[in-house]
Amino acid sequence: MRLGKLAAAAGVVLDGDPDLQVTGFAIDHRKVAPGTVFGAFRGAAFNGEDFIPAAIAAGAVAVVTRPEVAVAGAVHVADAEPRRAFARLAARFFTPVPPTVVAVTGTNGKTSTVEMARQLWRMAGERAASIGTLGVTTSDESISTGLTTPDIVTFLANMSGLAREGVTHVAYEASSHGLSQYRNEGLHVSAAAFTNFSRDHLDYHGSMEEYFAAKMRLIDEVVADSATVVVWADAGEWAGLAAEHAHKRHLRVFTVGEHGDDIRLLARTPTQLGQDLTVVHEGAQRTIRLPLIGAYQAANALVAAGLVLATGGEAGATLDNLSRLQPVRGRLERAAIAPTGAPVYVDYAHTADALEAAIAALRPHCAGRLIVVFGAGGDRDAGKRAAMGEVAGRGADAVIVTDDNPRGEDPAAIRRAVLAGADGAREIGDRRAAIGAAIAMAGADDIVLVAGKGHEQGQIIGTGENMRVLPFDDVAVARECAGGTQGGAA
Ligand SMILES: CC(=O)N[C@H]1[C@@H](OP(=O)(O)OP(=O)(O)OC[C@H]2O[C@@H](n3ccc(=O)[nH]c3=O)[C@H](O)[C@@H]2O)O[C@H](CO)[C@@H](O)[C@@H]1O[C@H](C)C(=O)N[C@@H](C)C(=O)N[C@H](CCC(=O)O)C(=O)O
Ligand SMILES: Nc1ncnc2c1ncn2[C@@H]1O[C@H](COP(=O)(O)OP(=O)(O)OP(=O)(O)O)[C@@H](O)[C@H]1O
Ligand SMILES: N[C@H](CCC[C@H](N)C(=O)O)C(=O)O
Ligand SMILES: [Mg+2]
Repeated sequence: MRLGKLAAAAGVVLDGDPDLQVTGFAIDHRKVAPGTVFGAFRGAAFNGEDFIPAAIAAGAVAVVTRPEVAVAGAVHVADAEPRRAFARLAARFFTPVPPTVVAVTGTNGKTSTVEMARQLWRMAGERAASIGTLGVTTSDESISTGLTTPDIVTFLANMSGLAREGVTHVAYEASSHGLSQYRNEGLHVSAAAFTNFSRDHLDYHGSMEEYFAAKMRLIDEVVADSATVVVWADAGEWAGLAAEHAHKRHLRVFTVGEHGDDIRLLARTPTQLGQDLTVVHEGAQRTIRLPLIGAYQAANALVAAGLVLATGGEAGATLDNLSRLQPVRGRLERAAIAPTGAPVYVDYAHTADALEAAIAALRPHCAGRLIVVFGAGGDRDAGKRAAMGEVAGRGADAVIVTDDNPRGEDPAAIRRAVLAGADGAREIGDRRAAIGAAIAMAGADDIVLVAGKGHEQGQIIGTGENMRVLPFDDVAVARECAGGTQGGAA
């Protein structure tokens, strides 16, 4: 493909040879081959601009970078927002793309919602995929990417790879990091969803305002002019603010929840293995037998249905299909049954809000004590730690604070910060021992919740060159500690 054609289609100003042949895109100089367009960006750990000469030596034909940066020996595509310009150019290169693409943002519930949208599309007979923390999930395989939002080149290459395999519908997770680094841009996004907003990632974003603004880029800039924005209307003031962002662009707003206009949740009744939801859509009332427990899973399922309806799904079938949703890996997953009969649940709650939601989800199913095991990640927002301790202390009957990816920090110091909020909690640093202790103390009527790692497969210890990932899987460890009894689907 010729550079001039890509630039014209992307609306990017080109001051250089338009006839240059482009063979690929890279943001890491080590991935540059002859004919590559190199994106040189300033990052958190490195300045990509330092690698421009090396990229050109490796064959880069053009470099997308800030106007004031020197580029010798290749076309300089100059833009004050080089990550965005690069995304736009690359999006013209990685074609075809699936015709229906939707994105989900919010502090919690992104992974669950994209996965549920994928399942609903699939039940409707579409070739569908989801992209997010669990990797790229198609009907028959799941490939892990390691990050919620892969880098922009991987993201676009994945999208076009899926389209070539015949996938027509994709739901992707738009994390705040991904949005602020333009890691998922350039596609025609037909609908977006906003799930909720609470404290997380302030180590990166600095303040709640900046964190929210990063999320709002999805609505302000990423979605198409014709897009619908699905808003979980029960997310307090943040829901109203998200809707305002959509109104500013004259986008259609589709609200879901007890305060929702498009899918109104009238009642939610927990049943033994799930819950009954009474909803009203377009004047018709219906009851959905959702096979998943917890208010938060109901919220995610209804938002997912909203995305499917917003992109042309048939209402009756879509709402009926909610009763056939499969559990999402590591989200209130029933991992094991303790020898006494107490179920052990694994959940990915790693914010105070999420921990509160996970505890609330299990409470109606618990006749005895709710025992919670959790920790907090190192080199991540430290301000959420005491708040997580507080929520657990208040909501659970017994709390064990343990380690969860200490990374470059002292694990004991992280535990102390969590324990500061949790009166009477026990401290067991070793995660396996902590899970074992919780299971050993669980009586027949009790429930054990192991929170924070969900689907994760390792414990991350150390940082930089000293980083090691020790294999660790909460579900597998819970099963081992419980004596190998499986929990089955929740
Ligand atoms: C802080 C952060 O988000 N960093 C991400 C970001 O890195 P960066 O742009 O700051 O990159 P950098 O490492 O400083 O390097 C700058 C530039 O120089 C280039 N470079 C660098 C070294 C070199 O030898 N050659 C070279 O060309 C790099 O490719 C890059 O373009 O972009 C990279 C790829 O696009 C990511 O891999 C990297 O994620 C790091 C590993 C990370 O841990 N990110 C976490 C915090 C994250 O993003 N998490 C969210 C989930 C949050 C949630 O859902 O709760 C996610 O979306 O995954
Ligand atoms: N709608 C919701 N409201 C409150 N808490 C939720 C909601 N959905 C999920 N959670 C909690 O957040 C955890 C993570 O859910 P999920 O993986 O779907 O979110 P995410 O937004 O993708 O998270 P991440 O930012 O880490 O990628 C769940 O295990 C649960 O504890
Ligand atoms: N996507 C989240 C995952 C956190 C999960 C938890 N296990 C931790 O390591 O803090 C993050 O990067 O903050
Ligand atoms: Mg996620």
